[in-house]
Amino acid sequence: MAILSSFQLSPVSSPVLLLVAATVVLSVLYRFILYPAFLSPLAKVPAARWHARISPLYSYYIKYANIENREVHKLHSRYGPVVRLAPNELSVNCLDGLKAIYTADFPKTDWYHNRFCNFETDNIFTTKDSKQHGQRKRLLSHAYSKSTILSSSAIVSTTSTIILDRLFPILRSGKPVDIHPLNYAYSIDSFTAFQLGAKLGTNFLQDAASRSSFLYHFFAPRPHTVFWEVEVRQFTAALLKFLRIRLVPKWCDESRIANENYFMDKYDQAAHIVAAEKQSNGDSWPTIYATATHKYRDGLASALPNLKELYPDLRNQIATDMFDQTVAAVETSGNVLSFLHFELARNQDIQTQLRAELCILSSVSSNDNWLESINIKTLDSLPLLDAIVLETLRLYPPVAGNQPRRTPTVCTIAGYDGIPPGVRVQASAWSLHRNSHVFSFPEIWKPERWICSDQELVEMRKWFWAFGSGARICLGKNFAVISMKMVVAAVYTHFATEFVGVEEDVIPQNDGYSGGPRGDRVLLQFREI
Ligand code: HEM
Repeated sequence: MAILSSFQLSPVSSPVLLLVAATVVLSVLYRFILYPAFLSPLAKVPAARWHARISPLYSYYIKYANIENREVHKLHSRYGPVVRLAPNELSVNCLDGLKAIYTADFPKTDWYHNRFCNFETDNIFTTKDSKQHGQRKRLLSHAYSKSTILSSSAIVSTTSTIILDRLFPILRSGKPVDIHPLNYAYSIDSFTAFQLGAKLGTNFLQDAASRSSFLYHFFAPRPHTVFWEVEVRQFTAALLKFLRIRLVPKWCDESRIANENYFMDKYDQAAHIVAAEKQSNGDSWPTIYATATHKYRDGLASALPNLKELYPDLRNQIATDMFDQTVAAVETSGNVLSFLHFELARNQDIQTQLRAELCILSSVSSNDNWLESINIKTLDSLPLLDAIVLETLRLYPPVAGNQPRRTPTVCTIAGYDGIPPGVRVQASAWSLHRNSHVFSFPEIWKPERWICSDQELVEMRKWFWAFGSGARICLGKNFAVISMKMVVAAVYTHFATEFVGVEEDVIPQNDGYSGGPRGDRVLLQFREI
């Protein structure tokens, strides 16, 4: 009793406690409801839902349910170019917004590290700090420049071999072909031949077992990881640490490691070739790996001494970029090619026009290895082929989802002043490419829209965002475009295609940051001409 009575409140202390409690409640109300909903500079921005002003649940929900691109696009159609998705998150869909965020090079968020870090080491894609990123990217920029790519005889010869010796025999089988996994295989084979040389490059077109294993380890974990490990990683990690509850199954980590190990073995072999300096190897020279080795090592030694502490482990530093660029090449180009084949197969008139255009190349050379003897610059400048690639990238952007950045200081975004630092801001190609004022009938695949007056072209190009923009623009875009054009030109010169699958297997495109055909299958009948 004595103990209990000592806890009873004295008449003096109870009003004080009440006052303290009221202050706490009011502060919480102010901090979490009043300020974000009505007083913050973000309060002027239309909110996706009434509760999005005070809670991130809506934003989490659309990411978790994998409906973000479509939902955000609907919101922009309804509320205009800037929408608030959460108390601290904005989506923009206008050129002013792109300029404010991407041309100004706002830093990336943890999102990239959470999703694309390999070998536990950050790479060009995941580096947050703008200065460090710029220094690192510059080391490889020349190797990927358009002039380097268009003048590389190694790219032409290795890619020709891949197409003619590995892909064509499969297409000649006479049976319907699911071209989708083959597009992934072609993309990785052609890219790694450039990166690591023809001998060390993958041969996933012919080696179906290695292909399936890689694609399984690459895609199977995704439904478990993209939300829990990327969007709410701290929460997921805390649960595991304190309560030993795994939201992401262990096999997902093992899958990532299996693919990393598969490629690390190749990188170690490439390192030997580079160490022996046998550049006379021609097609076997690991062009990108060698550039990275020399530039990163030189960067350490002299040119960029301030990078010293960033590169404690050169092997992993090179590997993380090589692996990141490989996975960047596989999924993006693979998905574009699948949608492109699908559209050409169901638009026979455009397929015929393309074939007529491609005759220009065949007349240059009619031998079996015609692809090797064509002029790659002529191939690159064919107007309809270019329009077909652009239009597929527009309607089915492989990186369709939002590209998050963080406001570094108080700033103005698309007419909204005083946006504080630390706000997640982003745009998506999915929405930008569906602006009906710029792209008439945006849901329709119309390559001819790109063959138009210069004025229209300039406007469309401003909104074309398949490769992003600003300092973080895609590093591999020149390689990607040329490698896609080569295979499309080769296939449609030699084959006619017909779609024999189920449309629902292909469209609508999967939602998410990157998205391929809905059912992961694009069934075509190839008829040799
Ligand atoms: C059709 C093919 C491709 C498309 C549509 C594409 C698209 C993109 C986009 C939109 C970004 C910016 C993403 C963001 O900031 O969230 C990006 C970045 C990047 N891409 Fe690609 N990509 C393609 C192929 C490739 C290839 C073949 C490589 C191989 C080198 C590559 C390497 C990279 C790298 C390293 C970055 C990061 C650049 C940086 O942060 O500075 N991509 N890509």
